[in-house]
Order: sequence, then structure tokens, then C-alpha cells
Amino acid sequence: MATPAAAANDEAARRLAPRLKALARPFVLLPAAWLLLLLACAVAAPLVAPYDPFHPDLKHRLEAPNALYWLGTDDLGRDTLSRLVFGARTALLASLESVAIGAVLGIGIGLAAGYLGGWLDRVAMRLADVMQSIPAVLLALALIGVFGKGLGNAMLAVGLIFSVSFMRITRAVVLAERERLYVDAARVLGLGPLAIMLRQILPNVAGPLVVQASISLGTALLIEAMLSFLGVGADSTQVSWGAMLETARQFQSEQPFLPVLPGVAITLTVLAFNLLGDALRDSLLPGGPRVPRRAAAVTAARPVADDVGWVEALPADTLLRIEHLTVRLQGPQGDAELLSDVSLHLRRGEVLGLVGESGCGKSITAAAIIGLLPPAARVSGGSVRLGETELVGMDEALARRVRGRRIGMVFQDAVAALSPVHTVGRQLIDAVRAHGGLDARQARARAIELLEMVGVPDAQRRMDDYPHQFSGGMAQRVVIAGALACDPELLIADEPTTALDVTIQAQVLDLLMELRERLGMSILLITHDLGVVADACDRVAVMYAGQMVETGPVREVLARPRHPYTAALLAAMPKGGGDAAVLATIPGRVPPAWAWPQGCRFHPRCPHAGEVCAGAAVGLVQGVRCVRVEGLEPWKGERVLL
Ligand SMILES: Nc1ncnc2c1ncn2[C@@H]1O[C@H](COP(=O)(O)OP(=O)(O)OP(=O)(O)O)[C@@H](O)[C@H]1O
Repeated sequence: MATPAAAANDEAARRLAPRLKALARPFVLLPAAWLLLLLACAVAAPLVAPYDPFHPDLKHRLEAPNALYWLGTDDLGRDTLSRLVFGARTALLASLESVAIGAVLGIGIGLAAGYLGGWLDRVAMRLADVMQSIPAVLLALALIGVFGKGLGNAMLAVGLIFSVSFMRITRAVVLAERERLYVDAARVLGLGPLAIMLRQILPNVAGPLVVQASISLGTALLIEAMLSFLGVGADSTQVSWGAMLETARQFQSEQPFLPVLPGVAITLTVLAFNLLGDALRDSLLPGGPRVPRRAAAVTAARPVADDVGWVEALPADTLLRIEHLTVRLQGPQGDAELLSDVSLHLRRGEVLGLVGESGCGKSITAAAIIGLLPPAARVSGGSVRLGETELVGMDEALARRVRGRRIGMVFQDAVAALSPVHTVGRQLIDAVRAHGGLDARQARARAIELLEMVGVPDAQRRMDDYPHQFSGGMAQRVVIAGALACDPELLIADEPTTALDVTIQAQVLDLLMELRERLGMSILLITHDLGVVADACDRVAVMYAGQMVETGPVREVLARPRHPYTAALLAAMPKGGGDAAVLATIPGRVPPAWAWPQGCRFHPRCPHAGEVCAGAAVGLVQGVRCVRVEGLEPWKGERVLL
């Protein structure tokens, strides 16, 4: 039977095959052959050309093709074939020069503008708008006026013009790419912006840039010919197809054949670059779906006080403590409070389950802990402490030291959390080296050790495999290995098993528990699944509509839920062996953050709600946020998990 890796290889080969086929069409092969021929002529021009392209032979001026001069001669009797061959060298060199200038400048600025945003982005975009509002040839002529005449300066001007398109394309793809999970994962590992831009994002956005470069080469060649035709490009010491056309224009009445060959050479070459660019676009840019961004999770230490003064005495070995954390978002719907006064703590070596329906604020809590909130959100109150370190308001340098080194993060979609264009080994080595200390050989050994630790068979060989060659469960093991690279004290696992099938879910969960035992780290486990909480967690915190509504030891909370929301979540769990038709659902849905209800936020959906519930805001008292808690027995009749 095929192994998952072999199946993944077959799948990759199956997906690659149509792309290679697309590249093997005549519309691709013919232009590629023409460009290769030109390249060979350009490189070996002195060997290929039958004559010196500058040598005049006035006895044979303006001749048609003949046995001596196969493609005829110009007004000074110079050999047209030799001039075409040397002209190819000028054309290719000039095009490469301008495209290289445009690419280096444009990609650099585009990466920084797209990834960092802010004033740099605004200034770059305004400059680009101004430059693109002027026709390219006019702008080139204006810049040549500034730099001076000559082919080098002309192509520098063209390069500057090209940098605008490279910048726009890079910025656009980086804006999309920076939202992808593997970029979040790299930030969580503590990689700096430069390393993320150059080593993570750039290889992943190379496709559109290669296409742009290919199309720009054709345009550059055309502009070079045009500028040389106008007399501001190549001078008399260089051979240029554009300058040959200008000569042909003057002597066309005496020798009509003169403009044909430089014209054909320019047309064919520009066409070849464009056709090749189109083919590359078809094969490199399949337009696959983008993976939506997901945020991360947190933990805290020390006594946690609720909003009515009840204080839970926190044990001395508390690692993470979150106190009165409030996060606000300035969104299109106005100002919203994504988290309201969230407090929780996590001891060393403890596993805390953070549960709640989608949209309750679990991921935002995690994102606040590692300082990776969405751009429009900010912490407006409260604190998050890891040991003695305050994480709220930490600067980027401290954040990078904390992420990856003290806090590791595991995401739901493991394959999306890995960069598709790098081998798994390279990504693990990057994670190991993100915080310095190890040379390349030691980092590789450590990466293999990590893969072995998380149970990836044949670790040494699998270092050279790409993420798509791993099954979902194995990819999740790789992500866990990356999160463990720097021995974090806290591991945040945001629904680490949701995307996996049931058997693999259990294996990954077992692995996390085993690693907790072996490494003594704390785990904040974000999940929808109370079954996972029952299996893996010591304590549980239940969130609803941006608030903590119940918290306590798993055995107590699941056996005797005190908040009606916790009881409703339990009732909504599938009951093994029972009649599926009796599965309870919670009426309604979690409201959006800008429409949290007054009073108890759960009251519109609560079967026990009374008038008092819609009144004043409800505080967390002795681990539960419900004004009617004394009079209710919401667990009665519910299935007990433990
Ligand atoms: N980037 C964002 N921009 C605007 N609002 C956001 C953003 N991320 C989350 N929210 C809002 O914050 C609230 C909490 O979302 P969060 O993602 O933390 O929920 P969750 O409990 O983790 O859900 P899920 O289980 O689906 O991940 C929701 O109302 C959500 O719409």
C-alpha cells in the first residue's frame, strides 16, 4: 500500500504535470529557442559575426544580400549580419541592466511597503502614482536629461521606471502573503522582519515577479531601441538595433531592404519575451485559494482578581497570568470590545483548555498574549505577564525574544503554517537558529532530534522533504517540532487537532501530553471540543462573547457546570452510543463583537434568563459569571463526562 509520503509525491507530480505540459507547447518552445539563439549570439558575438561590425567597406555600401555579405551592408558598407549579432548583445545587456535595476529597487521597496505598511507604504504609493501618471518614454527622456545621454544612463532611467511596476506587484502580493499562516508562524518563532521578508515571503512571491521580469525584458528592449533610434541611447561606439533602424530610415529609398532585419529582430524578441512571460504566468500562477489568517493564544501567572473583588490566590509556580485584559477594535462597524476584562492563569506544567463557540474571543486572547493582534485591534487595559515579564506593550525586540523562545505556537492548519517552497528541514533549522547560539551543523542535528522527538519516522531523510509531502498528522508533528525548537515554557495550541481525522487527533493529543510530561512546559489548548478538554486538560476556562464565563478544574466544571452556557456546550456534545436525534443545540448564535448584549451577554440565548439578566453587567464571582447561579442547577440531567 502507498505510504502517505509516496501518495503526497504522486499528488505533487500529478499537479506539476499539467504545468510542465503547458510549458512544452510550440508557443513556448519557439520563443525560448529564439531567445536561446540570441543569447548564444550575444555571448559568442566575436566568433559568430563574419566581420568586424564597425569596419567600413565603402566599395560595397548599401548592398542587398549577396555571397560576400549574406544580409547586405549599410551606408558605410558595414556588414548587416555582424551588426545584428553585436546588436543582440547590446539589446540583451541593456534590457537585463534596466530590469535588474527595476527589480532590485522595486522588490526591495515593495517588500518593505507591503510588510511594514505605515508611512513608508504611503510615501512609496504616492511616488508611484506620480511616476505612473507620466508616459514612460517622456519620463525616460526627462531622466536622461538629468543623468546625461548614453546607453547606461538611458537604461538606468528605464530601470527606475520599471521599479514602479515591480514595487506595485510586490506590495500587492506581500499584502496577501503576510496574512498567511506560515508568516504568522515565522513571527511566533521570533524571526525578525528582515528575515521574514527575505527568507519567508520573497521565495513565496517569486512566481509573479519572474513573470513581470520576463515581460519587462521585452519592454526594456523596445525602449532601448526607441531611445537609440532617437539618438539618446547607444552612441557610435555601440551597435544597436534601434540605431540601425535610424540609419535605415535615412537610406531606405536607396536600399529598401535595410530596415527589414533590425525591425524583424526587435519584433521577434519582444514577442518572444511576452509569450514566455504569458506561459510562465499560466504555469507559475495557478491562482490557488489563500488560507485565511488565524490568530494565536496565551497564558499568565500570580493572583487573578475578578471584577467584583474576588481574588483567587495563585500558586507560586504560576507561569502565565492575564488580569483584566481588554482588547478593542476600530473596525468598519465602529469601536468594538473584542475582549472584556479577561482574567486567567496557568501554572508551570499545567494544561488549560480555553473553550467556547466560534467568535467568542479565544484566538484574540492568544494573539494578545504573543503580541500579534490584528492591525486595527489594541490592548486597552489589563496585563499579561509571563513569569515576571509584562507582555502588554512590549516592544518588537522583546516580543521577538519572547515568541519562539519562551512561547511556542501550534496552529490548526499545519500545512498552511509551513512555507510551501522550503524543505521541512530548512524551516526547522531556521526556527532553531532564530535565537542564535548554534552553527549550521549543530542546528541540523537539533532539527533532526526535534523531528525524532515528535515521532516523525526516518527523520534524517524527511528533512529534505517539502510540506506537501507530509500527511496532515505528520505536518502537525513538524509544526509542533518547530514550536519546540527553543524549549518554550508555554505552548499555545490553537485547535491543533481540528483539521485531523479522529485517530490522528488522538495521536497528536497524546504527543502533546507526552511532551508536556517530558519537557515540563505549560499548554494553553484552544478548542471547541469538550471531549478534548476532558482528555487532556487540568483546568478549563469557558469564554462567551469576549468574556470568561466560567473557570475551574476540569473535573468540577464538566461534572457540575454552573454557568448555563457551559451546561449548554456540554449538552450540545455528541453522546456516544446514544440517539443522535436527541443532540441539543444552543438556540441563536454568538453575536458579533460590536453587538454584545447589555447585562449578561448570554441572556438572549439562555433558557434560565430572567429580567435581572438584561440589566447591569455581570461580574465573574468565584469562577462563574451568572447572577442567577445560586438558584440554578444547570448541570441537572446533563451527561457527565468524567
Ligand atoms: N482580524 C479581525 N478583525 C476584526 N474582527 C475580528 C478579527 N479577528 C477576530 N475578530 C472578531 O473578534 C471576535 C472574537 O474572534 P476570535 O477569532 O478570537 O474567536 P474564536 O473564539 O477564536 O473563534 P474561532 O474558534 O472561530 O477561532 C469575533 O467577534 C470576531 O469577529
